[in-house]
Amino acid sequence: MSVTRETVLETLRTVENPVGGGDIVSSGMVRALTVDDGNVRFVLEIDPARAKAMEPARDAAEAALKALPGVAAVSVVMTAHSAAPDPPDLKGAAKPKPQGPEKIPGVDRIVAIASGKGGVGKSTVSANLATALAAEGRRVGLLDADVYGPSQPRMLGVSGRPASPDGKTILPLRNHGVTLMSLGLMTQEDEAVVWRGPMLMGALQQMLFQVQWGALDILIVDLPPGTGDVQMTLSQKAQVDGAIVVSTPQDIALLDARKAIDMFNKLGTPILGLVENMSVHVCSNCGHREHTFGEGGVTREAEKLGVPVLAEIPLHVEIRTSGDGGAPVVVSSPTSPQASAFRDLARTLIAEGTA
Ligand SMILES: Nc1ncnc2c1ncn2[C@@H]1O[C@H](COP(=O)(O)OP(=O)(O)OP(=O)(O)O)[C@@H](O)[C@H]1O
Repeated sequence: MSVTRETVLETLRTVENPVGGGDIVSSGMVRALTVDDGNVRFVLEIDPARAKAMEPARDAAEAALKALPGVAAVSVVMTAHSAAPDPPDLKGAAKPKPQGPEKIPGVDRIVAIASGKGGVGKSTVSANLATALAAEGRRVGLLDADVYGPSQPRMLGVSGRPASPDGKTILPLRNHGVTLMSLGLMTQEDEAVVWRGPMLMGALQQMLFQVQWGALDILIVDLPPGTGDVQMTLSQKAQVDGAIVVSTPQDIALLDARKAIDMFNKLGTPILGLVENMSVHVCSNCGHREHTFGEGGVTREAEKLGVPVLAEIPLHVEIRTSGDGGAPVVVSSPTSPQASAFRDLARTLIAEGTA
């Protein structure tokens, strides 16, 4: 039996907050917790000045969770909840300027893909949207900023470390017509990714401004799930033209999606709309369609929030297998109905002038 979210929270409540007293859950530091089949992931949101003092708490949380029956793996990411210091620059790189959001030279627009919780298919939507836009002739970049488990290299079938011939700029990789850069390409394969706040913010900034994106019509940013630091840093550093929030029809996912929408409203980032993923299950044998998680929930919620539903993506095994195999369904099976859902999304965004 895998561990439950309640047990995880209960265990985390036994870990003291060494900098403010109380425990780490009641002090509100535990964010974006996902418990999925024994895999526990969360963010510890900390004051960067206290990072060192927080390390024992992080280690204690990790150890306590690992000792629980039904826990397969634990991943804790510490992020800063206030502005991060300058990044550890590549040698000779220009110091980032302290002013507000900037445009990335050569990049026409930036669209962020977000979700309130993990596992709703944000990376799948990002990869398929990127390849679908490329198929429509758009010049597309994809920045994988998912700190928990960067998945775009696998989804787009890209491996190897990006080169930096001049030590100042990073050359991105390219496949299926998409220019890709990912935090996952900066780390060794299978290396546990434990980003510290300042390091993470530095890496994100480098990826935005030191990668040679070339001339792009659109840069899609695949954000980590939840409403944390990466989202804020992105909006503070770069001019984000719009955000798409991915949600599944389950109520809980919707509640989380609402939080993501609130966050973008606060950051002043326009919400382009919601994408409902896994909206209807399509049987791969007989094509029978079933609304496993109920029907109409996302549409109703979107109406209440005053944002459009941009696409309804079916739950189909080929969407998963193709993503795992390094060629998103838009590339591997471009004329299938499951690819059409993504291609229609791409065409909608182009028609609206947002992609
Ligand atoms: N429409 C779909 N049909 C079938 N499988 C899907 C669909 N969307 C996503 N999946 C599968 O669900 C799993 C989670 O998707 P994905 O990694 O895209 O989610 P995510 O929201 O980016 O997760 P996280 O941010 O937590 O990494 C993957 O195995 C993916 O292949």
